[in-house]
Amino acid sequence: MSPRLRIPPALAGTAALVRLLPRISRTRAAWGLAGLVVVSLLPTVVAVATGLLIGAVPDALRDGLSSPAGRHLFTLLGFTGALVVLQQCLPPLVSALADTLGRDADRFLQQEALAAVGRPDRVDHLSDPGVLAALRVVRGLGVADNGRPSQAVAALAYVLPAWLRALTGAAVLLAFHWWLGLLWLAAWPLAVHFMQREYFRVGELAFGRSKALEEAEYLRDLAVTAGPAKELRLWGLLEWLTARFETTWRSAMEPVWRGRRPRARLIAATTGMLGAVNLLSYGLLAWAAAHHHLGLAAIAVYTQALALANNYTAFDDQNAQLAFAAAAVPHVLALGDRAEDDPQPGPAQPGSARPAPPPAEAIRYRAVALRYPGTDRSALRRVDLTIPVGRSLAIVGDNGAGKSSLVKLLCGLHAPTAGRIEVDGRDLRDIDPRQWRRHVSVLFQDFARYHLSAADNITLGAPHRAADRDLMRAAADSAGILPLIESLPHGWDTVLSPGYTGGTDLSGGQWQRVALARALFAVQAGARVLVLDEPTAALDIRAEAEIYDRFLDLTAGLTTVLISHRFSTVRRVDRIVVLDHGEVAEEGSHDELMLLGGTYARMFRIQAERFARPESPESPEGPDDPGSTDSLDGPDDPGSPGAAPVTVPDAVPAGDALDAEAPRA
Ligand SMILES: Nc1ncnc2c1ncn2[C@@H]1O[C@H](COP(=O)(O)OP(=O)(O)OP(=O)(O)O)[C@@H](O)[C@H]1O
Repeated sequence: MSPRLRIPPALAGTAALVRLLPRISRTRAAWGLAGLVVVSLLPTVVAVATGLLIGAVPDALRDGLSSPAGRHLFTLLGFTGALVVLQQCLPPLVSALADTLGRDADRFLQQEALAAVGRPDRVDHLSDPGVLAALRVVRGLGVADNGRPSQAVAALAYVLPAWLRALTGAAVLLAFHWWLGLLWLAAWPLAVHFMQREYFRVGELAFGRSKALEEAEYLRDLAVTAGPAKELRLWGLLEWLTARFETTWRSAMEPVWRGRRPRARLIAATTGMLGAVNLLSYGLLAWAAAHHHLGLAAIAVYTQALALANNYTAFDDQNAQLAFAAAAVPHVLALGDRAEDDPQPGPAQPGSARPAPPPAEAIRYRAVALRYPGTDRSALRRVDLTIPVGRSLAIVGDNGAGKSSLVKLLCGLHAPTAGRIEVDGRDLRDIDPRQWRRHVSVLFQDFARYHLSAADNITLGAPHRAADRDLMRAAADSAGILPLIESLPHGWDTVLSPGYTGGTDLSGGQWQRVALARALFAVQAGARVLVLDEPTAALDIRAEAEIYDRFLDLTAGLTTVLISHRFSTVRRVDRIVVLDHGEVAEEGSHDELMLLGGTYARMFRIQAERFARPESPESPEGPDDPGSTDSLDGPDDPGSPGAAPVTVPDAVPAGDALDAEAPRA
């Protein structure tokens, strides 16, 4: 095996950046490189030409300007003049090209990051600190010490010519004294190496601290974000926030600042070394001139070569910027590897995914356990559960019992850390997740609020059917949001964000209906498994009753998993599972669980009693309500737009009378 050239870590970022540029645009990178080389070499060529020009003056003056020596002088003069003009014009062009390439690099890395982070089927990598740190760089944190990759490209366009210029200057000095040339050829690269290593070290320190810096930035942004701005004013938190920002930022930056201190010593040592080499060089030049060992032209050339050799920038901001900003490039490029799903535990082999027909028989959890990455607590311990196809299952339990985790596993967003989920006897891990998800529609508890049009917000549930406007309207109608959308200023095209011209925000409950419509749109587009995680948590009691009243219609023929704290609805499903600390504590129909007299029966009765108390604020009917089955609809009711009269026979369950109702067949 041939040994590969090992790039020192300090230069790995710059090397990765240089390798990246042709991937972005071969043509621009080639022009940029050619421009840089010419810009770098020009000063040396000008120096030599100027030396020759000076050297040609005495002969031309002696023989006359029309003599061959005079014509030679004019030729040299024209040549040097042209070079000087080129020296003025080329650098701005090269730096404009570098700016464009830099912007391209930012965009390219953002696309790479987006693809890398979006590619894995699961979402575990989104809590990986390394992935998050690289993503923060891609987003270009304002308070971080790491620059954007575009800054590294701009710095490279400045630093690289300076390095090359100095190298050519040193190469010219070889002709004066070969060992002096070699000394220069070694001295500056050493200085650059040490300084780049130092900047890189501090850059890495800042990269590692970006989590803390992000916290500082989060605090800063709180003050200027609409949501928290209300509470900040109400509770007079601005002062507190400013002080907290200051402390967090300082504590995040302190190690970085401390890390910079050794730099002063390094700079002193390197400049000392370079000072000695300079002293020696100028001394030798003066001695050679004094003893007539050098002609006028040679003295002019070597003096300029020395000036160029000194141009070997190592200590300025551009060098620091290059190291800081380029240091992040390998991290971003490695996102793809880092974000890959971990090999899945258990018997299933990665890469063995097979097509997924819709489930036909049952979904089974077999001794399923889950521990989220980076935690040492099990969200699910050992869950055994069967969900027959075409039936409904409700999951109830205390906060943190593991209900949402159960459905996240069903969606393949995480893999069980032990046990397996089977679909018609096939391990879910063996099934192509993208195909499987076509069969599953979910309303998550923390559903997304897309700052897109109302139409997009609903059709994103099944983008391949986005053009089907009837389907979209039907989904909105089922979720009870159709009249509201049609009354928006731009109807379906209204952007659901007040930040856009003509856009609007919705109330929490209206947003929830939009999210429900999205889930129902996916169902109408063909999904056969419907998961509803607290689908009515933000709805008023009337809207909730309306949705639940239609629950059986909405879920007819589907395999439905419902997570809810509303027992009036939970009781309607075929089977109910009580989760407790990540384990199935009870399982059965409503009647069976009531007969059992355990946790479910206790929770059910507590809620029934609270609803039944006429003075209870949770009673939809209020203190004067005579019974539990009154109609809640009314002609002016904005909460139930266009819906049929809604009754809530189960919203006020009370004791044994409710137990007598038959569960859904
Ligand atoms: N992404 C995550 N990373 C780490 N721990 C998590 C994550 N999501 C949930 N947990 C933890 O897993 C446990 C179960 O959470 P889960 O959301 O499944 O509970 P839940 O029963 O749905 O609760 P709730 O009724 O409050 O919605 C909790 O202890 C929670 O802190």
